[in-house]
This record gives sequence, structure tokens and C-alpha cells, in this order.
Amino acid sequence: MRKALVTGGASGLGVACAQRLTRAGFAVSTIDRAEGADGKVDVTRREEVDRFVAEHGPFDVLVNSAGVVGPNADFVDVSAADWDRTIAVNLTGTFHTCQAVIPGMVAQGWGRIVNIASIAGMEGNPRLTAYSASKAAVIGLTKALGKEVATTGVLANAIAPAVIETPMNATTHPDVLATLVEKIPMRRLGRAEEVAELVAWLASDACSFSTGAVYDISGGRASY
Ligand SMILES: NC(=O)c1ccc[n+]([C@@H]2O[C@H](COP(=O)([O-])OP(=O)(O)OC[C@H]3O[C@@H](n4cnc5c(N)ncnc54)[C@H](O)[C@@H]3O)[C@@H](O)[C@H]2O)c1
Ligand SMILES: O=S(=O)(O)c1ccc(CO)cc1
Repeated sequence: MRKALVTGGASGLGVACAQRLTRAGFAVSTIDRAEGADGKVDVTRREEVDRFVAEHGPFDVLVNSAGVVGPNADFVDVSAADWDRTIAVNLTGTFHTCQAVIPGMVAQGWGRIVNIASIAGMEGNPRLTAYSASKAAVIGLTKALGKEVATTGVLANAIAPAVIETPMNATTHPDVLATLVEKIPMRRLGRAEEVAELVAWLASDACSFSTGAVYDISGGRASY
């Protein structure tokens, strides 16, 4: 049975991806810094990631869903600490988990990595500069990595969702959410299950000629 590792697996898209991959026949391990996942792992801490992968790997699939939205503030008011934390979780966390699983995937000649970026990383969202920068960097990492491992059987792709109904947006002001929905031609929030469907395909044998790519899932919002 193939094994999948889902980060951020205690909430939102991580839960939906774990459930969908389980239905697809994977033995799924979830990690999160919060309670509710199989392993209590902070992806910013390399030693915690390495320990979990050594104990539970090697993994055939990695889904990077752990993330924080970071400061929702004017750029000039973003503190260095908030900036660093957003980059540490969203970008460095992805670096840590990818580095931890890739040797095992390459050794077995098959692997699928799916990094959950954001449309904010493609378009840039005002007052979400740290988040947008971190997700743009995840996209850059994925593009470069996907090409680098292209002949090994390991495929690395990213997805760029627009706003999805998850706990991440539970405290977002209704007016802000309404503005985000207004930008979406389908005029609704996305559902976690819809994102998990795309992730499951990218994690499967059906995805076979795609690496270093970014998949839009935005209800038509993308303008790039
Ligand atoms: N919800 C959206 O609208 C949306 C849109 C685009 C992209 N995304 C991205 O999708 C991913 C999942 O978001 P979500 O909506 O499910 O959010 P969420 O807040 O529901 O879940 C994120 C999870 O990541 C975990 N996490 C945060 N920091 C961590 C760390 N250092 N180590 C381990 N786990 C950590 C949290 O504890 C939480 O369980 C994120 O990367 C987010 O940026 C979300
Ligand atoms: O998809 S976006 O509209 O850019 C977006 C950015 C951040 C968040 C997190 O609240 C949700 C949607």
C-alpha cells in the first residue's frame, strides 16, 4: 500500500486531502503543530520533520497543506517577526518536508509532491504581502524542483486555490470575504473537497506528464 504524508492535517484542506487520499487507497499519515493529526510536528523545525519521516516513511506522496495567512496589514506595518513566521511556515516548512521525503521517493523511482500555494502567490493580494510572497516562493520552489527531479519518477506540482471555505477564513471579516468572492466569476467560496479532488489526481498514476506546474483552482478568478 502506498503511503502519503499530509502536513497541516488537523484542519481544513489538510483534513479533506487526507480523507480523499485514504479513499484512494493510501495509508495516510497527517502531521500538524496543532492537536488532531497523527504526529505533532512543527514543519518549521527540521528535526521534528526528519524524525517523523524516519519513523513513518518512506512516503510515496507528500501534500504540503500546513500554512498560515500571516499579517493582514498594510505593508509598512508588517513586523519583521510576522514576516519571518509566515515565510518560515509556508516556505521553509515546504522546503523541510520536500527535502525529507525526496531521497526515499527517488530511491523507489516514484513519488508525487503537491504543494498547496495560493492564487495570492500568482496575483499578489494587497494587505497580504508576506502571505503572497511566501506562496510565490512556494511556486518558484515547486517549478525548480519539479524540473530538477523530472527524470526520477518523482513529480512535484503546486496548486493555486482562490478562497476556500476552511477554518483559515473563519475569522475573516464578512466584508473581506465578500470582496474576495466578488472577484470569483463563479461567485462562491471553493469547497475543501473540490481542492482535494485535484490533489488526489496530482498524487496518482493518472498524473504522469506534469511536473513543476501550477494548477489553478479559483472558480475562474485567475487572470494570468
Ligand atoms: N483556505 C483558503 O482560502 C486557502 C486559499 C489558498 C491557499 N490556501 C492554503 O491551503 C493550505 C491549507 O489552508 P487551510 O485553509 O486548510 O487552513 P487551516 O488554517 O484550516 O489549516 C492549516 C493547518 O496548518 C497548520 N499549521 C500551521 N503552522 C504549522 C506549522 N508550523 N507546522 C505544522 N502545521 C502547521 C495549522 O495548525 C492548521 O491545522 C495553507 O497552506 C493555505 O495557505 C488556503
Ligand atoms: O485566494 S485569495 O483570495 O488570494 C486568499 C488569500 C488568503 C486567504 C486566507 O484567508 C484566503 C484567500
